[in-house]
Formats: sequence, structure tokens, C-alpha cells
Amino acid sequence: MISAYPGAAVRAAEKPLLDAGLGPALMQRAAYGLYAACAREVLARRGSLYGAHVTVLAGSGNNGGDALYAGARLAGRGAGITAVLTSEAPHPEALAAFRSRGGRTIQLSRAVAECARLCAESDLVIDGILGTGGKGGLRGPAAELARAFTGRISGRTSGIDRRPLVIACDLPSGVDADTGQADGEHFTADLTVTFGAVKTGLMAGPGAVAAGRIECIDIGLGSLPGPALYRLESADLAQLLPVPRKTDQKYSRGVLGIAAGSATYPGAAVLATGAALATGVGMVRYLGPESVCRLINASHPEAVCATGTVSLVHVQAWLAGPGAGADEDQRRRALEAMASGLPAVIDADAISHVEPGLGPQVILTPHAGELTALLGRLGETATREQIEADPLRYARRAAELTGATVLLKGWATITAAPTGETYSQAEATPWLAAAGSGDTLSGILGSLLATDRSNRDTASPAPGHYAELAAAATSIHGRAGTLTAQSGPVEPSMLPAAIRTVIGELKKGVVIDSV
Ligand SMILES: NC(=O)C1=CN([C@@H]2O[C@H](COP(=O)(O)OP(=O)(O)OC[C@H]3O[C@@H](n4cnc5c(N)ncnc54)[C@H](O)[C@@H]3O)[C@@H](O)[C@H]2O)[C@@H](O)CC1
Ligand SMILES: Nc1ncnc2c1ncn2[C@@H]1O[C@H](COP(=O)(O)OP(=O)(O)O)[C@@H](O)[C@H]1O
Ligand SMILES: [K+]
Repeated sequence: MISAYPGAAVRAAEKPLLDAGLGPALMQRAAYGLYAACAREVLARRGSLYGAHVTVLAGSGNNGGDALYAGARLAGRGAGITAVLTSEAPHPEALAAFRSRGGRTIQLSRAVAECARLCAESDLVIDGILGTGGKGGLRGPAAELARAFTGRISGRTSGIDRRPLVIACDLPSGVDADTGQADGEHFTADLTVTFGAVKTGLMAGPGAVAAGRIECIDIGLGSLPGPALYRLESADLAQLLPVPRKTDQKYSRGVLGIAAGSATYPGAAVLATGAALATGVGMVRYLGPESVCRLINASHPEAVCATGTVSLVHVQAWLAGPGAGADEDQRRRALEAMASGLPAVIDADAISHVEPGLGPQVILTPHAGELTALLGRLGETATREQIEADPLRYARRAAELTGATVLLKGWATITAAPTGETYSQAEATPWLAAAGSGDTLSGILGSLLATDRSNRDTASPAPGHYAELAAAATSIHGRAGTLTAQSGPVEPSMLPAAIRTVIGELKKGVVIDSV
């Protein structure tokens, strides 16, 4: 499990060490970690550090100091290094070390276009303009540089290998360390080497997109307060996924009730059912129109289909909403599912029936547009753009207002418990942005809820338990999408096969890397 902390918490943990005069030692540890990651990535890309063109972007603070010291070490390995100084007062000792290794410098304010060209022609750009001391987006010449550099490299069509590798020092400059907001100009990295602890802003919203892969370097910080954000990794998922016991039968494994689909949108029910079955539920009981029952049984003969009401069927969890449209029977079933006290995924059209006063066992799964509408009905105004810019804040707010667990979809999907526990998963691929993809996510989550043993073994699961299961479903969905995308575009109906593979490999301990 990865734990992430706000920038201020990391700075507070650094403070006693800085007060004790350990600042230079911490900076050397951070710089060494950054250098080692840069060396490894350049070697992987071009086979040799010798003769590699490296540009260090160095701001006025300690972030620039870290980057200059790392650059000095790369110069010592034969790389050709130039530092672009974005301020008149760079870290003095780091600059002296950099120059003593033969590094040359350019003052940004006098040569923005030249610096942008230099970056675009480099093998590696180290972004050390702003770290946790940054406030807001980049300004002035640094903002112009970010714009000009992005413009130059986005025009390249010949694949990522022809673009310079960008490695961010601690966090991409211009990204808010706590929220991941990046309203102004900012850099986008392939890899972020972060120090002491992962910052929450690297795992949420635009910051998660800008960070690329995240690597955390231990610099010997003291204790940190409880993390603000978690991310499940393969070992966590393997532990969470239930395995049938020798004494199990289909009912004890778990039955999922699905109230999805309508005469207008039958396909969503088929996709959700397929994904739930692939995730390993004991039985799917489907409730919906007869025409949809026939369609489901044509592709999933194992699903037990009926046209009845929620109170008449015995299940361990419910999934309601995908493809329900304006179907009145499905609306009633969604309301009954929410009121049943059983774990329930409330997706798509059913989200518009949500009222406050739910419990954490109800998991709402909106995208930003659906959350805009939901918050609006609860008396809060937030546009889709505002939610996309700061998903942590709005997912938590929706959980607080409804009492439910909230899964807010995106590149990094956030799941927030009403008690505050929050997860971010980012294994997905943009190929998953396709109609029907969310239906498969809801099927995976429904299956995890139905087969969740803690649901039966303990009276009330630990706070944040449902947010953790929702994060697990998100991760499986993302990994299944990434696996499918390895051979071409993702059609959501292909996902169930990949879900089975991902779960099988997780159980064997094989990791399918995210993109
Ligand atoms: N003190 C140490 O020895 C350690 C420092 N570390 C590094 O230090 C960083 C924090 O250093 P600082 O506190 O010096 O802060 P930064 O290096 O993030 O930069 C702060 C400077 O940037 C200016 N600034 C803020 N926002 C700006 C904006 N939007 N546009 C232009 N300029 C802006 C500020 O006025 C200030 O001069 C961490 O991110 C990390 O990289 C870590 O390596 C841990 C150890
Ligand atoms: N750019 C993206 N990168 C990664 N995953 C994405 C992206 N856009 C959407 N997704 C994922 O694809 C799914 C889309 O869900 P949703 O919008 O509900 O689709 P639908 O309702 O059509 O089934 C979600 O799991 C979401 O997180
Ligand atoms: K930076």
C-alpha cells in the first residue's frame, strides 16, 4: 500500500531535522536518489550516460538545490549538462557544486526560446523549479518556458522515444502538493522522484496526470501524522480478493443482485453481469424487463433472471443503475436497494435518486458530470471542471453530504469513505474512456461486495472498508483495461476476459504493470 501525505505534513516532519542542522545531509540524500533514478532511466533509454544531453531546470529554493546536486553527479558520469536558472538567486552551494563539475548555466529570463529549444533537444530534462514551497502555477518566464517546451514536444509525431524524458524533482513544478490542482502552467513528467513521502497532489486530479510514475526516496524523515490518501498495490489486492473455500456452495460464496438495463439500454446490464461473473461471484440474480433477461441469458446462461422486486430475492449485495434510463421499475429497485441496508453499488441513472442519510455500505460511482448533478441536488454548486480540477475535495464532500462511500471516476479514480478514508487508483488507460466501461466497473465492484466475507463475519466492517473495496475494484478494472489495450483499442465487452486474467495473475503474485 502506498500512503500519501500533504506537503505541509512532510515539511513539518523535516523541520526538526532542519533545526538540528541536518538540511544539507537531507538534500544530499534527496539529490543522490534523484541522480540514481535519472542515471537508470537514461541508461535504459540510450545505453550510456556518457554524452547524454541533460538540462536541469533550477528554481530559487531547495527543490532547485536538489536538482543541481543531482546534475553535478550526472556531469561526473560524462553527461553534458546545462542548468537553466529560473531565478536570479539559485541555491548557492548547489550551484557551486554544479559548476565545479563543468556544468554550464543559462539565465532563463534572458533566453526563454533558446531554453525551450535546449529542453526539447535534450535526452533528459530534470524539473527542479518548484517543490513543496511552490504556490500556484508557474509564473513569468518559467510559465513561458513550460508553454514553449510543451508546444515543441507535442508537435512530434514519431513516438515517445524521440521526446526528452522529463523527471520531476519532488513534484512537477506548478502542481499543488496537497490537492493535485494545476490551474496554471506546469510541467508534465514521465517520472516523479519524490522525497521523504509521496505527496497527495501526486495521486489526485491533474497532479496525478502530471506526475507520471512515482518513485519515493527515503531521506530519513521522522514520524508523519496519519496518511491522507492511500493507493492499493498488487499484494493488497491479492489479499482482498476472496478465494472459494472447500466448504463453500454458490450461496455462501455470495449472490449479487443486479437491477440494471432497460428496454432502451439493455447492453449495460449485459456488460455489468459479464464483469461480475468474471470477478468470481457465486451467483448473479438479475432483475429487469423480460427483453433484457433474454439478452443476458443469450450471453450469460448462468445468470438467474427475473422480473420481480428487490424485497423478494435473497442476495448479499446489490448493483443498481447502469442503463436503467427512465425505467420506473428499475428506479424503484434502486431505491429499495439503497434502503435495504445491504452493500449496494449505485451507478449511472440510479445516482439521480440519491438522498442524504445513506450508510458507507452504499457506494456511489459518479463521473464528474454525474457528481455535478448530485452535488447540485444536495445544495452545493460545483461545475464539472471544478470537480475535475480538485477531485479529492469533491469526492470527500459528496461522501460527507450523503453518508455513502463515493467513487469518483477519472484518470486517477478517487474513492472516499464518509469517515474520511480516501484511496486513489491510477492503473487505468485512457482507452477505458469508452461507453460501457463504467458498467463493467460496477459489475466488478458488485461482485467484490457480494463475496466480501467481512460483510458476514463481523457486525460492522472497519471504517473505510467499503472505500478500500471500491479502490480494489477500480484497480482490477484499470489493470484489465491496460492488459486489453496491449493488443489494441479496448471494447468494454472484451474486459471480462481480461478481468479473469488479472485476478488469476494477482492470485499467483504476477504483477500486470500499469501504463
Ligand atoms: N531542506 C532540505 O534540505 C530538503 C529539501 N527538500 C526539497 O526542498 C523543496 C522545498 O524547498 P523550498 O521550501 O525551498 O521551496 P521550493 O524549492 O519549492 O521553492 C520555493 C521558492 O519558489 C518561489 N515560488 C513559490 N511559488 C512560486 C511560483 N508559483 N512561481 C515562481 N516562484 C515561486 C518562492 O518564493 C520560493 O523562493 C522540496 O520540494 C524538496 O525538493 C527535500 O529534498 C528534503 C530535504
Ligand atoms: N482518461 C481516462 N483514463 C483512464 N480511465 C478513464 C479515463 N476516462 C474514463 N476512464 C475510466 O473509464 C470508466 C468510464 O466510466 P463511465 O464514464 O461511467 O462510462 P459508461 O457510463 O459509459 O459505462 C471509468 O472507470 C473511468 O475511470
Ligand atoms: K519540481
